[in-house]
Amino acid sequence: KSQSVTQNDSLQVNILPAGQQHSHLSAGMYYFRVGTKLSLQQAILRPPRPWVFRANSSLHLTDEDQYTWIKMPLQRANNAGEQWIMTIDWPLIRAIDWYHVTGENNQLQAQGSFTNWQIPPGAPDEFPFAIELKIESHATETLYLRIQHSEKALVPVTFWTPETFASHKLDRNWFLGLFYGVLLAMFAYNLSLFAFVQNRGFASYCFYVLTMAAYTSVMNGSGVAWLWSAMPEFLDYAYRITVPLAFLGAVVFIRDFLMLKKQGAFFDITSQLACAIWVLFLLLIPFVSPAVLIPAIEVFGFINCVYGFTTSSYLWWKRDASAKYLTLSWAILIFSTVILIMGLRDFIPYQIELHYLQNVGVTIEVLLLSMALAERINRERQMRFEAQDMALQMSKEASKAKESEVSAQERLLGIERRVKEELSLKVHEQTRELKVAMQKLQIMNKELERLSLTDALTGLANRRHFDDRLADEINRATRNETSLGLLMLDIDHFKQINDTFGHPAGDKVIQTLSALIQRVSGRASDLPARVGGEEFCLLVAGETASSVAQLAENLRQTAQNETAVHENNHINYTVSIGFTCITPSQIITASSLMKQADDALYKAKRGGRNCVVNYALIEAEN
Ligand SMILES: Nc1nc2c(ncn2[C@@H]2O[C@H](COP(=O)(O)OP(=O)(O)OP(=O)(O)O)[C@@H](O)[C@H]2O)c(=O)[nH]1
Repeated sequence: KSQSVTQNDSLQVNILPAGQQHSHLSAGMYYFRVGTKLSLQQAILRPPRPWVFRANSSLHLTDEDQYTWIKMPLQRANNAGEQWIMTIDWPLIRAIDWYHVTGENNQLQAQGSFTNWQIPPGAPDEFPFAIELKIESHATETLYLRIQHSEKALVPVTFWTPETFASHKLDRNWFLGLFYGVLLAMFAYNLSLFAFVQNRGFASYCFYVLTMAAYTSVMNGSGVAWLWSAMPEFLDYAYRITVPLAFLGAVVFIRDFLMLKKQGAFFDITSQLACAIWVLFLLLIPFVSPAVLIPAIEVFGFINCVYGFTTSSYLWWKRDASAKYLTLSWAILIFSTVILIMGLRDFIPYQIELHYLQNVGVTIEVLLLSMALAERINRERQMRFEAQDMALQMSKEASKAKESEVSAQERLLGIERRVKEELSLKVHEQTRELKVAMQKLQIMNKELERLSLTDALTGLANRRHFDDRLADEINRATRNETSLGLLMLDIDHFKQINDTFGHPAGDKVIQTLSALIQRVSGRASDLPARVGGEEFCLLVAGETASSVAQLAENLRQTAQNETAVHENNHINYTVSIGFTCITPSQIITASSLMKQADDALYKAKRGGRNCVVNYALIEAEN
């Protein structure tokens, strides 16, 4: 905007133009600072410090002096109206006393004051601070302001005609209504999401939105206008409270939203440190003067912005989708805030719209972040679904594998069972076969034993068997003290029989004699045996010597009277018999007993055959 500056005693005069929506100071203002509360006259005539000229619409008050006097020479353009409304668009001013003076004598035209943020009843606006001016003449008139600031004061000045101011108020109220409507909607929406989803991100978002709402309502004046004009104690500290709070909200939200806890120790610790520092600033408010605390807050706020922005950009670079949204939304907010500060600090021409730019930045940020949060939750949910799907798939495959394993096991068990059955069947069969074989073997063994003990031709006991039994019988007779008789028989001239009738006929004679011995002896206890070719023995237990002699004689006579029949040949034969008997008291070996019988037989042969000889006779002879 190019506005002319009128020279009047080298005084810089601001022209109030015609036909404009609103205007700012075209020339600038004069000011001085002072520790004591001077009156208007004192300020006009003898200022303790010289007036300093500042060629700008906005004055930035930074030092500790309690009062600042401002002088604004004003002149109405030719076709401009008389009625004007001047606004100072900065709510952090505790009190303003204003004086409208005209003419050479500094005649007081009008005056008013705002004390302790209170908006007087007749003021043209409920927002701080609007002053109604009536510029009657076209000569230079002067507006004096005595300002008592609180924490951080700027004096951005704007002039309005009554009509433009009315529409500005309407626009502003719409804008702020919309702004807080969006904030409230986002707050309520995310709070309900937090209630349902229980995700921390939503809660920290809500906290952040609340702190942003508090900060903006302090800075745009709506707080004073609508909420806390009755709380001057709070307004004394509003900037120092809401700025660290808003940064704390931002850091808490970033920490949760970007999950800095999981992004490594550096991010975890630095974000926690940032939170701690902001809490520390809040705790220091009662103890540290604003002249020290506010610059510290602003420096750390700048560091925090750089930190948050680089962290977010870095994570975006590392392909974190949430970080992308955060970086963009923070970029918008930081950009709008930087523009506002530049306007207030004179780097760019001051415009009242700059105030709203920051609110627009906040709105976009809040909307973007809410979307990002929803997107992140959705992304996480999708990931959870995918993970669940995968888990389901895996559990299906696992159960399939389990099933096949079970069926394989069952098959294996079946095979094992069959094998076992077959095996036990085979074992059973083999056992049975074995038993049969064993039985056969036993039978065979018995037969073999019998055969080994029996003479094949006659069926009588053979020599071996007879020898075994003879020893036993001697022992028994000795033990039982019974008598035992032994007969020895031999066919007479058997060679001749063989020679005459043939060998088989000889065999027949042997068989016939065998049968005869069995028949005649006839007692189970007797043991007949074939002990040589044509030689037989007969053991008789428990008989007297005379009974044995009688038996021998019976045998001899029967043989003599009998014939053996072979192929129509009736063969006569005789036997010689020697016998011996032992009494119970006698102790004798088997061989001696046999010898005795043999000796007796020998004697019978020698005595002419077909006779019986008792060994006792031989003994008696000796
Ligand atoms: N047929 C037949 N002959 C046999 C058997 N064992 C032995 N001999 C025969 O029996 C005869 C026995 O003859 P010797 O011992 O000499 O006596 P002997 O002719 O009987 O005359 P003495 O005994 O003196 O009366 C031999 O010729 C043998 O060959 C046999 O099992 N069967």
